[in-house]
Order: sequence, then C-alpha cells, then structure tokens
Amino acid sequence: MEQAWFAEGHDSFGLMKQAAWQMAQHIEQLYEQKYLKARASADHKVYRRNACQQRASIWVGKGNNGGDGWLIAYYLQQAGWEVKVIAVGYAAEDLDTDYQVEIANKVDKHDVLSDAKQAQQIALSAKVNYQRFEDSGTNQSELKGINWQADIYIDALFGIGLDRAPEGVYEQAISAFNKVTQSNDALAIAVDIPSGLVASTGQVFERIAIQADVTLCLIARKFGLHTKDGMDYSGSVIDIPLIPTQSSNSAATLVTVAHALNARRQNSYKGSYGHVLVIGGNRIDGSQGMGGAAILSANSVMATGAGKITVACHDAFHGALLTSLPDAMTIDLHDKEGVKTLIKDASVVTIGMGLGRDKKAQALFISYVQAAITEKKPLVIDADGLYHLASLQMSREHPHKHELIAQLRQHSMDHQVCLTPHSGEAARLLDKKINIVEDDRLTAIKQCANTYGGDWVLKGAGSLVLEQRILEQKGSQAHIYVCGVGNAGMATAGMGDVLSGVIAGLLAQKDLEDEARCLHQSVLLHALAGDALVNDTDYYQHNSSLLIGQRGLQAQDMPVAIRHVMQLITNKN
Ligand SMILES: NC(=O)C1=CN([C@@H]2O[C@H](COP(=O)(O)OP(=O)(O)OC[C@H]3O[C@@H](n4cnc5c(N)ncnc54)[C@H](O)[C@@H]3O)[C@@H](O)[C@H]2O)[C@H](O)CC1
Ligand SMILES: [K+]
Repeated sequence: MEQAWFAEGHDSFGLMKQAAWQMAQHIEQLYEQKYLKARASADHKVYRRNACQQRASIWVGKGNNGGDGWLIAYYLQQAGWEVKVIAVGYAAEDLDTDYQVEIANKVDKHDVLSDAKQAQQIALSAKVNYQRFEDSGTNQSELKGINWQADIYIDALFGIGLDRAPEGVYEQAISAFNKVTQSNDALAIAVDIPSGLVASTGQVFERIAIQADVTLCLIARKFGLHTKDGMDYSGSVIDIPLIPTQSSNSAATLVTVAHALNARRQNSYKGSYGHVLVIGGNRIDGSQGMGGAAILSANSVMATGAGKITVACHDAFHGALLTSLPDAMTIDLHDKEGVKTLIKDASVVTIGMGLGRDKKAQALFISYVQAAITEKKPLVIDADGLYHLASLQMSREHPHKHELIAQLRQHSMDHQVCLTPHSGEAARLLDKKINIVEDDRLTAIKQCANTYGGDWVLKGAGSLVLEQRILEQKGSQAHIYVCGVGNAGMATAGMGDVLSGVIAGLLAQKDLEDEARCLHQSVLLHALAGDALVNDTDYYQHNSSLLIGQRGLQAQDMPVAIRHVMQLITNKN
C-alpha cells in the first residue's frame, strides 16, 4: 500500500514525517493517560515522578522504523520533552555528525539520502541526545544511559522489515528494553509493530521480541498483530492510517463484531430452524470413550438455536446425553442404515467429535460423509473426522482416497462444507510439521482449502477463517478473516466440540441471513461467548453473574454464554 502511494508520486520522507508527528501526538496523550490521571488519583509516587519534565527513551534501529524513531525524538524534544535515543546496530561513524555531513555533501545531486538517514540528520542537527547501544553493554557509562529512567520507552528497532531472528546486539537490546521498561513500570510503546514480531505471520523467533503496552500501527493493521504470538506482545493497538487504503488489497479482514440476528417470525415451528445430526461420541472396545465430545457439541447446537437435534453416538452414552440434554433424540452410532436414514432428514450433518480413529470408525466416517454428499447436505467436519480425512489423503492405496476427497471438493462447490482443525490437525492434513503450520498460519489455511475445498477455521490464538465465495463465472475466491476476540481461557478440552456445534446450529437456521450464519460469524459467536465468561468489559458488565475467569473456564460453561451473546446481537422487533 505504501509503495503504491509512493508510485502515485507522493513523497516518502514526507510520509515518514507525518507518521512520526502523529505518533508524537499519541505519545503525549498516552503519557497523560498513564501519569497525569494517576496523579489525580493521589498516587504520590507517580506524582513525584512526574512533577518534572517528561522523559522518553527512544530505541532506534538502522532501517526506516529507526527513522521513525529519530523523528519522534526530534518532535518530542521540540515539545519540551527530555529525550534520549539509544542507537542499536550503529557504528561510531554512523553517528559522527561531521562525518555524516561530509557524506551527505558527497552524495550525487541526483541521489537522495535514505529516509532513515534524513531522519537521523534532522534529529542530530537539533542536538537530540543519543547513545550507542554497544555489544554486551559492560561499560558503566553506557549502562547508565540505557537504564536511564524515562516515563516512556519507544521501540523503533524493527518494523515490517524484520526478516530473521534478532541476534547479537539486537537480541541484547530487545531484552534490555524489556527489562528496563518492566523494572521502571514505564510505558513501552512500539512503533508500527513490536520489534521481533513478524508482521505477516505473528511469529516471534525464539521468544525475542519487544513486550509493548501499546503499538502505534502505521497505515494498516498488520496481520501478525492478531494471530499466533501477536496479541501477547503488542498490547493495545492504535491505528494511524496516514494514507487512503483499500481493504480489497488486504490479506485478511479483522472481525470483532457479530452480524445482527433477525428476530424470529411469530408464526414458526421447530422445523423452521432446522434439524442437526451430530455424529460422534464413540466408544472403542476397551477404552473409556469420548461421549463428552458429542454431548458438548449437541448442547451448543441447541444453545445456538437449532430447531431440533439427533445425536448418533455410542449406546453407552445415550443416558448421559439425555441427562444433560433431554431435548435430543438419539440413535446408535453403529446403526448404519438408521443413521443414513436420518442424514436424509437432517438439515446439517456434523461429524467427527469423539468419533474414534480406528478402522471401524474410519469406515463409519466414509460411509456417513458419502451419504451426506449424496443427500446434498451441508457438512461440518471436526476432530476425528479430520483425522480420517488426513489418513485418506496420505494413504496411497486406500480405495476411497481420491473418491471421497474429490467428492467432498465437488460437494463444497454448491453446499457448505466447514472444516475446523487446530494447528496439529492442519499439520496432519497437510502432511507437514506443526511448527511449519504455526509459523505461517495464513499459508496453511490456504493450502488446506486448496487441497480439500470447503470453508475452513484454523483454530488457535487469533483463529483464522477462510470462506470460499462461489463466483458467477466458474471458480471461487477465498476470503480470509481473523477473529479479533476470544481469550486464552478457551484453550481447554471440548472447546472445539462446542465450536462445531455452534457452526451446525447456525447453519441449520435458514431464516437467518447468509452473513448471520456463515463460518466467521460462528467463530465470532463462540469467541464472544468465551469473552462473556471472563471479561468484565462494559459490553458484558451488566451480566456479571456469568463471569468465571480464564482459569477454570470449561467447555460446558459455554452454552449459557452462547445464549447470552445471541440475545445481545438479536434485533428487537
Ligand atoms: N517513508 C517511509 O519509508 C516510511 C516508513 N515507515 C516505517 O518503515 C518501516 C519499515 O522500514 P524498513 O526499512 O523496510 O525495515 P525495518 O526498519 O523494519 O528493518 C530495517 C532493516 O533491518 C534489517 N533486518 C531485518 N531483520 C533483522 C535482524 N533480525 N537483525 C538485523 N537486521 C535485520 C532489514 O534488512 C532492514 O533493512 C515500517 O515498519 C514503518 O515503521 C513508516 O511507515 C512511515 C513511512
Ligand atoms: K518497532
């Protein structure tokens, strides 16, 4: 986006100045919020600390992110701040003003100094105080500068140009920055993205990254701020758009707000809201079984508002299921003909939660998925269903390999097929190592969709959703969403089963608009329900009876929260 802007003839150094100027304004506001408000609350320690001049310690690298940092130092100094720049990766001559002027004079008239160099020159000409961060930092006077107590620490080491793990002096600088901000309880503000975090993937190499309280994100939200490690390092994100951008160019859409649900028609009956068939909850001979997976999924189907439900699970669990969900009808998972007849009647089939991974379970999976395809039913495939799909894909000799996967692909062109792996399951589906998937979740979800067709969720921090849009002309186009809500309390067993239930429950309700029952809506609803149980934000505060907290949150707590969120997002008549 930035390059397109420059190609239109806009000045790149002008943009850097604009960026730095706006960031300096935000830094002043953030200072006020953290310290001056605290002063009003009679925190004497903070009051004493801030009775003097505001102090900023600005850590700059050698690229344009560092350029932003030099200019921020310049603008803050102009605004009366006491500033110190910590220059990381600079040789002594890089900072020697006379030498730099000499170089600048030698530059051919047709050439220009890089933006970062120009920024540095402006700051040095204004006598901004700086210091080199040197390897190992044993020199006491050097240490003094680095440990200099500031109110605000600004990370301008690396931005979107980071392309490898920070090593040597950079690694030391990042850990010194984190140490000094934490020990001073000062505000750590990242320019564009916390240094060490990869903007396009959310990956942090070997846990070396700036731990920011606030990230001032320039031009457009970076995908990496919202998935994998992104949320653990970026703190709260403030957007500084700077230039007009087109969302059609973006890698993904960040979603935090659910589509509103229309109120139900008074004149309706259970058939109006669909019949979900849940297939799972098996008990392999000699094992304790996985009935809970189907039970949790079924409970969520009903909490999401489906009209009716049948659960095909092992006989051993029918009693437990009915105790927890008397609304359900039951059938034995192994009653092939009976289940196939029910598939005909179902509006949505969801399969795999606790289905089991042995050969018998695999045969059931193939047979039920084929029946659903023949009956033209929307399908949700989760957990052990994904395991079987991966096995079929990997096996060279399985007679159903090409058949089933090709059929599923074909089916997904006209019917909704939702597949919901976490990283481990996605790795198996792609026959890759889990860290390959984790290090580039965006590529992984696209590869899943390319291989198997259908709509996908890649679960985990910042769940990704890929929805295929069928185009009028032949073919389809994938749209990717990243879920900007949800919390780590949801990292517990059974949460995936709950999600598959939400997806099926929404799909079954044909009275809802398409956007209100698409896959990213389900992922959002599930995440918002998780937040309703742990967050005491304004949005949920009025229902504090729901609050549980992240530790100890269980999948079985979710249905009540799902109903709560559904009610909040439903249009009133
Ligand atoms: N006018 C503008 O150009 C604007 C730029 N903005 C800011 O610029 C950065 C992106 O700058 P860039 O120079 O492309 O990259 P970085 O500063 O992030 O990286 C610098 C440099 O470092 C090298 N490098 C990468 N990884 C490592 C590593 N692990 N160790 C050592 N060195 C590394 C890499 O080769 C780069 O050359 C953007 O984020 C904005 O902050 C603004 O958008 C305003 C306009
Ligand atoms: K940065």
